[in-house]
Parts: sequence; C-alpha cells; structure tokens
Amino acid sequence: MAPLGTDSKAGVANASANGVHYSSGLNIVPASKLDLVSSTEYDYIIVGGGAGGCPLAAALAEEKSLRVLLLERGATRDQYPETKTIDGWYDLPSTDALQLTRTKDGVVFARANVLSGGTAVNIGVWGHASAAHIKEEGWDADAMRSAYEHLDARLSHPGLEGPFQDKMLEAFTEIGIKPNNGVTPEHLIGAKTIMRTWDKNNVRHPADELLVGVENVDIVTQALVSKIRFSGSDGTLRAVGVDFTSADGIPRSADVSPSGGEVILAAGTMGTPQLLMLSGIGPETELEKLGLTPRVSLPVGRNLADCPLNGIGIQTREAPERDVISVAGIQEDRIFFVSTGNGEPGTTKWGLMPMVTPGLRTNETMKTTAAAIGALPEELRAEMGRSMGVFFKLYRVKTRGAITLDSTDPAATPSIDYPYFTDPADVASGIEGIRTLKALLASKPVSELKVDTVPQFLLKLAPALAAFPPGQYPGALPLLPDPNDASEAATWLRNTVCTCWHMHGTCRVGEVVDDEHRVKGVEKLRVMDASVLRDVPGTNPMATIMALGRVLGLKMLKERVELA
Ligand SMILES: Cc1cc2nc3c(=O)[nH]c(=O)nc-3n(C[C@H](O)[C@H](O)[C@H](O)COP(=O)(O)OP(=O)(O)OC[C@H]3O[C@@H](n4cnc5c(N)ncnc54)[C@H](O)[C@@H]3O)c2cc1C
Repeated sequence: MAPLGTDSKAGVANASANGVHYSSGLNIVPASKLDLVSSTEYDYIIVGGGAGGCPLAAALAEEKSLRVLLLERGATRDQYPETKTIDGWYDLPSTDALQLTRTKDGVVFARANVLSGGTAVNIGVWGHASAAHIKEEGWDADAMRSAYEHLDARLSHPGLEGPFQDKMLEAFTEIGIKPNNGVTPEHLIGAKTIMRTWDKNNVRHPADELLVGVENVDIVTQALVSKIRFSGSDGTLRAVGVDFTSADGIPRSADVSPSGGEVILAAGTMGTPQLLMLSGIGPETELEKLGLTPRVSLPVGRNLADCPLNGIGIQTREAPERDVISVAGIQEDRIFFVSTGNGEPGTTKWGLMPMVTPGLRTNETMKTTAAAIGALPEELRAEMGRSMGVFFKLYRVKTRGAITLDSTDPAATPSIDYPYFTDPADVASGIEGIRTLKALLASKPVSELKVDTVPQFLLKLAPALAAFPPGQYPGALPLLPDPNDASEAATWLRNTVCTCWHMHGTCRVGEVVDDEHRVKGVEKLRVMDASVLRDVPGTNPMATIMALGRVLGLKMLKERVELA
C-alpha cells in the first residue's frame, strides 16, 4: 500500500480522461475540474466516504469500464495529521475531522467529518461478526468470509502484547471469561487480543486506503450533499442524482446515467436519515413540520440504537505502555475492553466524560474539569500516567431512540434522542456488567497490577470540583455501586454512561430498506452504512460495515452483468 501523501506526482501523470488529477494516490477532483463532475453521467454516485462508502466504491470500481463518483463532506486526512497515529487520536476532539455533539440527555457523541469517515477517527478495534450473527441476519456467509479476508489483509494488524495486556487476559480467564482465544478478529466468547487498524508503528490504516490508485472513482471532498434528485412523472419515484455544495460554496449537482445508474447513500447513522428526510422520505408528520413535501412515508430515523459504555479507572503500580485498546473479554451480551495510558493528560478530552453526569457534560464543565486537572500538584499529574481503564459495552441492546431534524440545513447536526438504560433488559445486563467488573478488579492478576481501584488523582479532583451538585462530581462517580442494590446500580449506569460510538439502525433492513439495501418505494436508491444494521455485529462494527459494503458492491456488479 502506498503511504498517503507521497505519490501525488505519479497520480498527476495518470490523470484520467476528463482531466481529474490525483492527490496522495487518491483520485481527488480539484476545484478547477468540478464543472466536469456536473457534466459527467456516472454509473454510481456514493454519498459519504466512510466505512460503508469507501469499500463499496472500491468494489464497484473493479469493473474498470464503470465511472463512480464519491462525494464526501469532509476534507482528506492530509488536512488532519491527528487522524494518522495513535498519539494524534487523543487530540482529535480539538479538530473538525470529528464533530462532537450531544444526545438530548447530554451524552457526548462524535460524528466523523473527513474522508474515510469513522475509520479515520475511531479507536481502530477490528472484529468480524460471529458466524451466528451472520446467519441470523441472513447474510451470505461465503461472501462475507471472502470480504473479511480481503479487508483483513489490507487494513488490520495485531494489538499490543505486553505485561499489562497479559495480566488482563489472565484476569479474564480467572473469572470465567474464557478460553483465551489468542490474537484474532473473530467474535468468540472468551478473552482475546484484538486486531486493529493501527500497525506496529501506530500508524492507522483506514477505509480510503482501499481507493489508492483506483482511477475510475472520482472523489470530491468538502462536498456537502443536500438532497437527492428524483424523476418519476409516471408515479414511480426514481433517484437520478444529487445536489451538493462544494468547498467554494457553489451549489452543484451530479447525475447518474439514465441506463442503470444508481445513487447509494453511505452518510452514516445520522447523515443518511438526514438526507432521506431532506429529500422527502421519512415520517410524514415530521417532514410536514419542517415544511418538507413528503414523497415516501418510511420510519426513517426511528429505531436508533447504541451500545452504552461504562467503566472505571484503576491506579496501577507501574506506568503501562500507552495503548488505546488491545485486549477484550467477550461474554454473551457484554464486551470488556482494557485501555492503558488512559490517564495521561492528553486523554482528558475523551477521558473526563464519565466523571461528570451526562446533563453536565457541557463545554464549560469539561473546561472546568480540565483546568482542575491542570492545577493538580505535579506528583498527582504523574499518577495519571500510571492508570488504566476497564470498560464494558453492552450489545444486543433493547433501548431504542430516534434521530430527528430541527432544521432543513444539511450542515446542521440532527438531534439524537437516545435514552440509555431505559429498557429493563439493558439495565439488567448493565448490572451483570458491574458484577463482572467487580470480580475482575478482585482477581489475582489485577490485584498484582493495581494500587487502588480509584486513582488518587480522581479523589483529589473532587474538592476542586465542589461547584458541581452533590453526587455529580468526579470522585463520587468512579466508585462502583453494589450490584445487589438495583436502584443504586441503575443510577450509576445512567450517570457514568458514555457512548461506544456504535450508533446504528436508523434505516434498518426490513423497515426502510430491503435485503439488497434498496430504499422502499424508490428506484435506483440504496443505503450502505451503519444505519441499515439491526444490531451491532461482533466486538465492534467497522470491519462488518466495510465487509457489507464490499459484498454489496460485488453483488451490484453481478446484477449489472445479469441485466445486460
Ligand atoms: C470516536 C469513535 C470511536 C470508534 N471506535 C471504533 C472501533 O474501535 N472499532 C469499530 O469497529 N468501530 C468504532 N467506531 C464506530 C465506527 O467507526 C462506525 O460504526 C463506522 O465508521 C460507521 O460507518 P458508516 O459508513 O455508517 O459511517 P461513517 O464511517 O461515519 O461514514 C459516513 C461518511 O459520510 C459523510 N457524510 C455525512 N453526511 C454527508 C453529506 N450530507 N454529504 C456528504 N458526505 C456526508 C461523513 O463525513 C462520513 O465521512 C468508532 C466511532 C467513533 C466516532
């Protein structure tokens, strides 16, 4: 794989027929050539260059005679060095490659805004869906296996193996999360060292690498798509293109070829329902409230689901090697992650969130908390580097929420209404998570690692943050509740909840799209991103969203041949 940003000269030499030039090995359309985009008839237009969009584009482009247009609202990763290495990851919340937003209840959520989407800003954990999940969803097992193999070989690398990680793997097996399945991308009950998109030099390998050197995908970055264009005077609605605004602020459009061209939305769990609604596809009453003309009534934006993440910091005897996540312990409905170097000052932008109840996670309180950390004595600040985090995420969640629009501005972030731990089944599963976490902390290997369950710097922070209402400041929250007191445990779950950033389900298969991801009631329009998922697949979703993108692309090529 060519490293990004080094072969632009080779790209220019290979400029494609319409004069589009190449940058960083990617076929990025320069501003001077944007008019050519509007005058070209594309075989496929993909909206959103993230986990779903990039592999889909790469698969469609395997048929060299086809022309694919990929429109991405964010810039390339070259603009954000923070997207490239693990060290950079800690600073991502300060960049606009990542848009921080909040659920209605105040849980901070992050939305990618860069070419490669979530795969350029995420933690990089790479895991397949289990065979049982693939069967349950009715996905083609052979096609998925071959897509995983294709992607594994290009993007994934083993997680860090070291003394801290070894101890945690031992701890999982001691408390019954076993066997130790070794280094694997498979989703298997037991402990494992994960695969991830960081290589041994801590360099990230995200989705846009699949498009390096691919000449028949024209990529337009900083292209905010605002609407789908339709034809269909005979009563059928057919997608024929999209409207978008380029970086220079000029409104533009792009069209698909009338002979078989298709538009595919890959703008993510928030972006895709937003675009569908802005184009008149969604719940009628909601569209009418915004003055939008309803065209097709579908439950777009409904059935939002997320995996809550709860956990605790541990003060360790030695400073662990700085690592995002390398080991996981997998139970039937919960997954435990261990992150070391979690307490380093650079991590505070992410790490402080669980210490403050969701309703208080405003920019102001985050700043106050960060300032209080800055004012801690040097020896306590040094302690922050001698800590690790153990978190558990729930999957197979039952709580449902919704994405809605407050405005018709395509640049506005939709509203997220997700009431974590509302469904009693999620509360029960969370309480089991607390019980397991307690057992883990009491295990022999963790006892050997830790000084204390609550890092001293957190306790010292409490008085500095006395301005917070009682029970809502750091020092109170990191203490684990008694799992036998259901009410106390449920309160702790809700007060410390963070997102695992695995939101999905707003355009689910069966409700908004069919099995082939076609939007119901509209011709030539599909969706390929996390919004179609009914449940989070495997340990983490990225690899499966990418595999589904590749499988869909190859299937669409086959359909094209069959139709011809
Ligand atoms: C902080 C964080 C950590 C995570 N950690 C992990 C992890 O370790 N492992 C894992 O498997 N998953 C992880 N995830 C989740 C994973 O990254 C997402 O599930 C995945 O990227 C979703 O894929 P997608 O295709 O649905 O959306 P995305 O990958 O987000 O792609 C959507 C793209 O569409 C673009 N877009 C949106 N609207 C428009 C528009 N109107 N016009 C043009 N373009 C548009 C966006 O800019 C974006 O690039 C994490 C996510 C985050 C945010």
